[in-house]
Amino acid sequence: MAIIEVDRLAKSYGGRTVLDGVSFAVEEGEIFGLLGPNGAGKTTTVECVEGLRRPDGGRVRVAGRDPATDRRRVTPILGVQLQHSDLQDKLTVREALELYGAFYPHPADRRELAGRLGLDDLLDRRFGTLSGGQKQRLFIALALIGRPRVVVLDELTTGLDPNARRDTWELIDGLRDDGVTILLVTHFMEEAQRLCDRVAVLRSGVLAALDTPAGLIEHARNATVVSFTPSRPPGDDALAALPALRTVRRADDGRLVVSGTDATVEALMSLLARDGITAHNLRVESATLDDAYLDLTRGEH
Ligand SMILES: Nc1ncnc2c1ncn2[C@@H]1O[C@H](COP(=O)(O)OP(=O)(O)OP(=O)(O)O)[C@@H](O)[C@H]1O
Repeated sequence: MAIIEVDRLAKSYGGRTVLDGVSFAVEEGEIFGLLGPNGAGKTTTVECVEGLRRPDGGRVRVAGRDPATDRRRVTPILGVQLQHSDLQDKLTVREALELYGAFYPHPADRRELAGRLGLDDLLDRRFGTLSGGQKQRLFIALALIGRPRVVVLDELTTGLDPNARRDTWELIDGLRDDGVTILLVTHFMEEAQRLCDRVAVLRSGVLAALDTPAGLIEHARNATVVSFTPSRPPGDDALAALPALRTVRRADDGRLVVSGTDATVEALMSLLARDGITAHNLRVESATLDDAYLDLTRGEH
């Protein structure tokens, strides 16, 4: 069942359209990524899901409720980590967890949550003295304190060092195991590829693509590129007949560069074996979500 429904969402600021008919549905238990260049409308979309902004057109539902008009019902099930959050400098980490926990009828165990986010040594530290990464981890903890069914994480790991980023990914994996639905805004393709079941790519306020990471990669212009120096050249006709072939290029140094999909590479290997051709210095490169994303958003910032 879809727990988040976004249907033909439209939003303008001062007459300038920033969302123009965006539709997607997030299934319960799914990790759904929202990608796109700066200014594409990601934050505006999640703010509409959170009920912080009212759409100018279209419909948003969280667990069947309108988050803008039915906040009383939506707030208890929705955890939110805002992109630009702030707390009073004098508040300690412990006080922040207690304060936010008090908003919910059945808050998470504060100690356990602090432990999971590496905050246990920081409980008595004041917010104003925390580093950027420590603040970020606290905001993630605050998003989770109410044991939400749905969590919206806007730029989850921006500002975290590589170790903290990996720890956070493990935390998200743990939430997935608990059946929590996650809407994740990110600029990190590795993060999206690692965590998301499906991703939507926004471009200038419209949906440019919606698929699994593997599905998007499959559609990258050069999904798989194989290059090698053949012991003798394979026939042009046989190469042209390879399934899902995209390009064939003979480099100046004699290397043959073939791009297509995994099926192209498998057929090429069979062709070489059949014709007794040896592939020297064979290299196979698979496209990443980064490649697919760049294809989809090329020309944008
Ligand atoms: N309150 C506002 N008033 C006017 N324009 C706004 C407002 N909030 C956002 N915008 C504009 O709407 C567009 C979409 O912004 P939004 O923050 O949703 O994009 P984004 O995809 O989240 O970008 P980023 O990756 O930079 O966070 C941008 O051009 C932005 O300048």
